[in-house]
Amino acid sequence: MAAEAVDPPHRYKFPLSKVPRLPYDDPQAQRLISAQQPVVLTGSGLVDSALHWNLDYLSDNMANTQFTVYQSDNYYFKYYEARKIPQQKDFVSPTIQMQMSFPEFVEKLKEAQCSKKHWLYLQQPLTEGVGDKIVQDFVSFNWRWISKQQKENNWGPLSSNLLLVGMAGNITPVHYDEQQNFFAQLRGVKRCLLFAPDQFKSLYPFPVYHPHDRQSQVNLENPNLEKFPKVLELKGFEATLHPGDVLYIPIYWWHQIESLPQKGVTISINFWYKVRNSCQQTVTYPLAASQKIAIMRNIEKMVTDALGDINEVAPFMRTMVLGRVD
Ligand SMILES: C[C@@H](CC(=O)O)C(=O)C(=O)O
Ligand SMILES: [Zn+2]
Repeated sequence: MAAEAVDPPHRYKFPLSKVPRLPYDDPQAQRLISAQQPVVLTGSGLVDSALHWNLDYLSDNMANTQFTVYQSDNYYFKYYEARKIPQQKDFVSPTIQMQMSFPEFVEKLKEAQCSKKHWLYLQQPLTEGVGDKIVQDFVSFNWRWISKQQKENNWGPLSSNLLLVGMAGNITPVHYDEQQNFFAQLRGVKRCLLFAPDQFKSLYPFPVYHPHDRQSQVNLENPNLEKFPKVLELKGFEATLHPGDVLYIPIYWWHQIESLPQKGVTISINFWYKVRNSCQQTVTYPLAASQKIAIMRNIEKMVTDALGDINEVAPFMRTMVLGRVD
């Protein structure tokens, strides 16, 4: 039987180097994690106890839990903070957020795969209320290894494990998170693009008070180069994740994650860790780009609170900067 014609992975307008791929116990892998550099770890066994998860198994063992499912008219799932919508009068939610059982999700998934009219993405923190078999699989994760990572790198507490079940072709557009992330792939194949925090200028993030805070305004597949010309200066990394792979996504690193087309439904679980509050960390100069992002965020929040009107923030910041351009 002829192999399925698989679309070549999308070619972007900027260079992409490969994220290093190393055995999880390789000292070089440890050095990259300590240096807050991305790395794909193989052989960690982190989620081996869940590599058998598929739609049927999850339907059978999560039947009584309600899940958050996003629906999109295209294959993009740009995250938005609902609590910030009232401040942004003209905001239009790019996805519809629904609640449903896992069996209902599987049914809607099958319909969407046939109709090709919309896409679905289940995204739900794994908490109590799941079936006993899921709990057994969960407690059998390689917690010894990941807790050692958390301790050795002085990370804060585990904040959540997000279960992600996506359709082939889904894309979570480029954004950064304020947490350390071990991203584990269970089923299907995901292509991840990553950009260092110092690429901030080329990714044009939304304002902090915007519902799309932490998201880039740029569509990387079809960038508006008039509005966002520095996209052409982007230098990125890419990694392809197969079941069992774990990608370390450092805090403040930009990332775009795609469920490869024609590779079927994807299942992933992330491990998000808060950072310890900065008073416990010694500050060394020159500041890292990630530290400068934290400073920029705090300044934008202070100015927004002080002005009391989000429409005054941009003119205020422009006045402040233009008065000092060298
Ligand atoms: C939700 C995930 C993206 C994806 O898997 O679609 C992500 O951005 C993260 O784990 O930080
Ligand atoms: Zn993310």
